Amino acid sequence: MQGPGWAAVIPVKRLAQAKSRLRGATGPVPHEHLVLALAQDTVRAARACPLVAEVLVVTDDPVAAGALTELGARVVPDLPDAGLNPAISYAASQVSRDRPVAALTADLPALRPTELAAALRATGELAGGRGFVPDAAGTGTTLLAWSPDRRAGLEPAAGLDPRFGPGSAARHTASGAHRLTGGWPSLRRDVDTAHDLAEAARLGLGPATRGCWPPPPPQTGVPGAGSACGP
Ligand SMILES: Nc1nc2c(ncn2[C@@H]2O[C@H](COP(=O)(O)OP(=O)(O)OP(=O)(O)O)[C@@H](O)[C@H]2O)c(=O)[nH]1
Ligand SMILES: C=C(OP(=O)(O)O)C(=O)O
Repeated sequence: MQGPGWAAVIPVKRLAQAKSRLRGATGPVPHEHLVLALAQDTVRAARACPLVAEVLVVTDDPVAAGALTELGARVVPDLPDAGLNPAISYAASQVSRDRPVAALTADLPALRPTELAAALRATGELAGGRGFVPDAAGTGTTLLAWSPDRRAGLEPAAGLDPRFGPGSAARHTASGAHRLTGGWPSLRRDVDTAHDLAEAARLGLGPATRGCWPPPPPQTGVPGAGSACGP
């Protein structure tokens, strides 16, 4: 790794409240298990990316905190009820000043470390040092990355300046971030709905989500029976 490696910030909402549009998608598998699996595969891929030196998960969920710590993430507590962008900014403020920092959503179960590396490398080559990767639909954001320019003297949280949420691609563009247009299908494949999950499965799921999808047939009875899905 040349220079300081990247810090990857991954926000994880409380599992019971997260991914509401996916509720019921995996039949008898508990919703929280599926949401955790998506985050586990995202964290695992970020940890495996050769350009990433540390992964910070920002969450208030104790189960997610435990499971993602086991995968090598550093857990930062959420700011109570502050919402997504303040949570990301707070985690970024815990990163050492000379590190480039990237935020990625915790719903990328097909993520390939090589695609994440390519997007981070592309950000490092940008004049402004700030870029984002649009989600598969093109309107949201899966990755926002900022590589510090020593002359600017910005703190990581200010440099990153996250504007996630519905329609975030337009807000990131309006705030001066460069829209990165590499292929990177696994990095763009966020999962909000059952259809998105099927698309991610077509690309190849990480091991945790693979245990939850496709869901076991209802007649097998017990939730999650026969699968490795869950903490
Ligand atoms: N720490 C933290 N993470 C959040 C918060 N809100 C959203 N996230 C995470 O941000 C990422 C992108 O959020 P969305 O895709 O909108 O996910 P969501 O809000 O769980 O999903 P929906 O209920 O379907 O809208 C996911 O990884 C969420 O877990 C928050 O308030 N705090
Ligand atoms: C948080 C985001 O995801 P979604 O649009 O799925 O809420 C985003 O795209 O910035």
